[in-house]
Amino acid sequence: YINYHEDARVFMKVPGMKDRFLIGNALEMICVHPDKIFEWRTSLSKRFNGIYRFYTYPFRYINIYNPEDIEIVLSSTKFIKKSRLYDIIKPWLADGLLLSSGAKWQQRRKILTSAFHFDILRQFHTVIEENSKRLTETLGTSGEIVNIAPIVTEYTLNTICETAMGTKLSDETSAAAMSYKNALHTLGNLFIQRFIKLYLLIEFIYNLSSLKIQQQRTIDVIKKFTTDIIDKRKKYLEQNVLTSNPTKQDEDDVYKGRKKFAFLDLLLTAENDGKIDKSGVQEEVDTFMFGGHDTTASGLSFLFLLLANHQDVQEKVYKEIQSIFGDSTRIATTSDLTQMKYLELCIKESLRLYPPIHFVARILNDQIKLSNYTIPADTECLIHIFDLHRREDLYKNALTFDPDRFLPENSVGRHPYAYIPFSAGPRNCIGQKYAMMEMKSATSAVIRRYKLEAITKPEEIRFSGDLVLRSIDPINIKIIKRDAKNM
Ligand code: HEM
Repeated sequence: YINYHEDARVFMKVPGMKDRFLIGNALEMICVHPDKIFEWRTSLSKRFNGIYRFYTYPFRYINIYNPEDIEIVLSSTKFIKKSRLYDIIKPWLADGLLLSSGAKWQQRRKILTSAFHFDILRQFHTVIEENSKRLTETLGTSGEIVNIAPIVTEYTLNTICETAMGTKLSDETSAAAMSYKNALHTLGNLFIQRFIKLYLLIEFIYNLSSLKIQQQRTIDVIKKFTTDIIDKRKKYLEQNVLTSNPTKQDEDDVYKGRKKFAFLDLLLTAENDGKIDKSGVQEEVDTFMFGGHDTTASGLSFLFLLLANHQDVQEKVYKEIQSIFGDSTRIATTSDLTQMKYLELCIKESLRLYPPIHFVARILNDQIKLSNYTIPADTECLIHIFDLHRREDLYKNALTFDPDRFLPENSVGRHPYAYIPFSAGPRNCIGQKYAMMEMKSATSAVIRRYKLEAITKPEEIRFSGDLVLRSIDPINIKIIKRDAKNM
């Protein structure tokens, strides 16, 4: 029945690995070492052509990495429900914007979209620039070899706390921030283990495992940090009166002079107005704290790796920055950032080769045709952004870092779903403009003051199969101070 009922027979027509009676492809997956899971998965994409199936009773997975099929799934308002694979992170992110669906998702998306309005981003800009300057001051001493990933993670975490959450991390909170970052990595590893050992996807088996206890302890650490941030801001606002039309501003407020509510204040006003409850605020803060810092940290780590390994490109970025600032040591304005066109091409190309969210997944709640195959309802659909972005038929010399690919004249005729680092359609990334601003600000601040030299080579990178694209090993870069006047 498992292998031969109607849905299974239809599904088996999609190309895929040889099936084993009852267990499908589970054995292949279970045998992979956690450090090799990413490599193993991408090797499957090379074996097939844009679509393949994976079957482990009771779960059916369709894997796609061609723009035509991806457009069908992502552009539809029918397939906005997230895959059951994400249930693994439900105890952490609960029903926040990333995981929720239906009316709840729609209502929250509407409320939270205004938290990333252009006016808000403009007001965040100075805070982001100040953090970028601090990043350059703490990067290291000239000639030092640094592992860039933890440094940029600290930067993006500070930035999201200070902008969206209105809380500056102090010396006393930095230990908690460190535990938070470590806990996120532990959670990522637990996610991989549960993903590989497919029997652990069955809730009651997982509940009996030691991983469950470890997961709960890790989530407790994460939530302690985010709860403290909410409480701190709540207390501040209670003392400084939160109204739905803020005109009077407090001098101590990190949002000095702001006219619109930023993320956490918006949620707390919604709570005051009875539009969201306490647990709703918590799940959104957990979601945005994670989505708002881990992704951009991954993006920046790989961008710095590429710039260090491509001196010609780095030099062009530096020249562009110099043409904007000359000898001035002033911080960048929003209009300066807009002028950094070549840097923008570099960021785009880096997000193509190293998309921080390397896959997204949906549940197909209706039968659908993909690449001329019928996919039965109730199939999990995995969209592999990493594999899509490295297709040779979409990007000539796909593994070469070439920012000019994104020049308007070189982008003519490219399928709109061939490049989706921020996903696309109704459930695209709500923070993409914020992310681009932050990445531009950090990179321009660093390149303005330092020359980066390659230690780690891109071909040495071993990726972890976590939710966010990470390197298993350090990404080492040598930093050399440029002219002292830019410091
Ligand atoms: C380079 C940085 C970033 C990348 C590559 C990225 C990528 C993505 C992708 C691919 C999705 C779709 C996920 C899915 O369908 O499962 C997504 C959704 C989301 N992102 Fe981002 N993101 C970035 C930065 C940010 C930032 C800075 C924030 C918040 C400040 C953010 C908040 C979110 C949220 C809340 C969602 C869920 C949206 C929804 O389902 O309505 N992201 N992001």
